[in-house]
Amino acid sequence: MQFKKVTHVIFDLDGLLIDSEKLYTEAFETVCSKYGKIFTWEIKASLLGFQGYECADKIIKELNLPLTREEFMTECQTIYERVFKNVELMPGAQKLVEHLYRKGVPIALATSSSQDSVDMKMQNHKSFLNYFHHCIMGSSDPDVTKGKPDPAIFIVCASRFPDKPAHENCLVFEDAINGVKAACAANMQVVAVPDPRIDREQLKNATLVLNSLEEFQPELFGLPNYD
Ligand SMILES: O=c1[nH]cc([C@@H]2O[C@H](COP(=O)(O)O)[C@@H](O)[C@H]2O)c(=O)[nH]1
Ligand SMILES: [Mg+2]
Repeated sequence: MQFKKVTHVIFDLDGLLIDSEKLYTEAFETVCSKYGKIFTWEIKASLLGFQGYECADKIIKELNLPLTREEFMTECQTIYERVFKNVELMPGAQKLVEHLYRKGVPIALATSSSQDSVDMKMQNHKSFLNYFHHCIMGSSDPDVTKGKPDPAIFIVCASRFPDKPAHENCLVFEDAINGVKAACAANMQVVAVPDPRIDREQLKNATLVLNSLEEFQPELFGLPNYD
């Protein structure tokens, strides 16, 4: 086998299982343009995987916005409440997650978002959350001391499986450069499914890079294959 066998799987949420990054982009673009600023893809790519307040701080600093962190986040929140009602699952997400669940593979979520943000984004996908043994929400969890690229979120996530798997037995799925770095720092294998605009050079430490979750072959990591 080309890759090491794993027993547990940890999924990122935004941009990986749900198509929410374009909605965050829409909100950030709208707020920035109100102040005559352009929210660029370069800034966006550097934010992927950050917690909400970290995104706010970085955007304010990069674009010199005349707003406090709280003001920026409040303006974004109004837009989120409108746009996140309609967030969709990414192609292949339902099939892969349901497959692993049905085969008894322990799976969990590790998102930088807060509990409120997850509730809002998953309001139309509540049953999808039931597949996961637990969900670590970095912005609401006191044990997650730092956002990705710090490995804290994945280390905490692994430790909350009842059988506490070794890190090398966990496989992470991520869309963000910061998430890939965090998983590597946690000594976990990581499958990257990035936005096609992301520079592949920045993902060179990923175990595997795919264009879509639909391409994933579980047996390559010793997981049960699709029937
Ligand atoms: O309160 C927030 N949560 C999450 C994000 C966004 O969500 C992503 C992190 O979530 P995840 O770890 O699930 O990818 C970030 O890339 C960022 O775009 C955000 O802006 N604000
Ligand atoms: Mg993500």
